Amino acid sequence: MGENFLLTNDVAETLYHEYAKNMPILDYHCHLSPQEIYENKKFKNITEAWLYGDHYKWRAMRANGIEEKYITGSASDYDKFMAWAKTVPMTVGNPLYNWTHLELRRYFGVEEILNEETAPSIWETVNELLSREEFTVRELINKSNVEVICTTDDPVDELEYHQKLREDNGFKVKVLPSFRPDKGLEINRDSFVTWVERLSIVTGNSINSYDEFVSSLESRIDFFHELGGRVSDHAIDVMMYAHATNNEVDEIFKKALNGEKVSLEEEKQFKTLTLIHLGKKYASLGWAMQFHINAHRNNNSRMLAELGPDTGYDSMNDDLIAKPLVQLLDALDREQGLPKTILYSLNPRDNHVLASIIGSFQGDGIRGKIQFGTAWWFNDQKEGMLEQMKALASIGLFSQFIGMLTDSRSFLSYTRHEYFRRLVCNLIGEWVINGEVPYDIELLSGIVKGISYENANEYFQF
Ligand SMILES: O=C(O)[C@@H](O)[C@H](O)[C@H](O)C(=O)CO
Repeated sequence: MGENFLLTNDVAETLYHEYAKNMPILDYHCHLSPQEIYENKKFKNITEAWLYGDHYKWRAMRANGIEEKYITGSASDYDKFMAWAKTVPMTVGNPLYNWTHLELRRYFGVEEILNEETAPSIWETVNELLSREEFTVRELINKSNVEVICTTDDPVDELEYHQKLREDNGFKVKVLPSFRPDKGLEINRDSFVTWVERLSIVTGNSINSYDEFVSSLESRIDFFHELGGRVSDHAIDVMMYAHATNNEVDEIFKKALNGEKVSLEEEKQFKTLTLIHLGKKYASLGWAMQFHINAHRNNNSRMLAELGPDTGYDSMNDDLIAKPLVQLLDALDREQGLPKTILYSLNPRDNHVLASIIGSFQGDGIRGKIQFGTAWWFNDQKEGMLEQMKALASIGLFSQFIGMLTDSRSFLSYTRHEYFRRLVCNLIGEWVINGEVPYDIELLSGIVKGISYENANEYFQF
């Protein structure tokens, strides 16, 4: 993992070291806590920074036979760190191995391999550094050359800390809310009615009809916009489409408000029309809309009951997505309401499907208006990233790609952008070495800078 880590030719080395490496980071999708940023949290140790919320590591530890006590349970932070150190050598081939050592090197200057033998000294070294003021979360963000962070926020969230951060002139990084209305779309969840009641409270609106529901959601989008929000995000685990009129969905909505479950067809109609209303609102404000499709969440019901969601028990789904996705995008486009859109599927089998679909809806003079989003979750590793980039390059325009995001809950994950940029530069370098692409350094450096930062900066207009 020296300076030319992942770079296998001199073109790649030039592109990375001279053009990609020092570009700022726009992290347009992550799960960091705005409160921890505002309060400028200082981690008490590397276990809190690394293991308190990272279900990627939790999955690896479970697969390595570590007892849950040492993962999310009652063990001491030191014992949890030792359990992780025991697991790391076993992650060879998984990006966790590279990310772990990139983070140790880039943030803490530790170049040793982490294992049970080196763990005690690394524990001491890293924790001493974390105790210093220059290792608070704001300093970790500044050290990573981050310009913008888009957190993931519920529409009913008061965005207290985003407001406080806007007023805090001591921190130059923009921390912006992303509108994640999943709980308002899941009409058959037991929590739906309570969520609608919360929406009514935060908007001050009575919500007794579908129209009132939609206008309340739109008022929250305006609120997010006032605080700099320019991105929405939807976990669309099952891509669905069913045409319906407002009157038809009004009846479905009122049925749900009365505590009744709606049919699958009615759920599809409600979700379809609501996404159309939201998409049109996003478009009117110049926002980008993200669809995270085909996740299979909370597979282990026993552990869901014990630990809750986002704890490492999810997987890829294998539903067919093309037809309903195209129907939804077309419905929005027909009404001139299709916003800038970023499409991700958790199943790489969909890579070429998405790379081809985006070409059906480009336009309005917006470069890369419709994006095939970067390799997501189980796919944000070398093979997954390369497969996504090759599919996009083969069918769409790689040059218009808005590139990487961390999608992380850890303040140490910004090295994923370095990992990604190295792969981008090496891929282009290989094309040059193979004679597929001219060694036009002006052209290629422009593409590298675009994918690393400039495309996203132009796309989002934060
Ligand atoms: O945004 C999502 O739903 C997923 O990214 C999910 O949060 C997952 O836990 C994750 O962070 C994958 O990187």
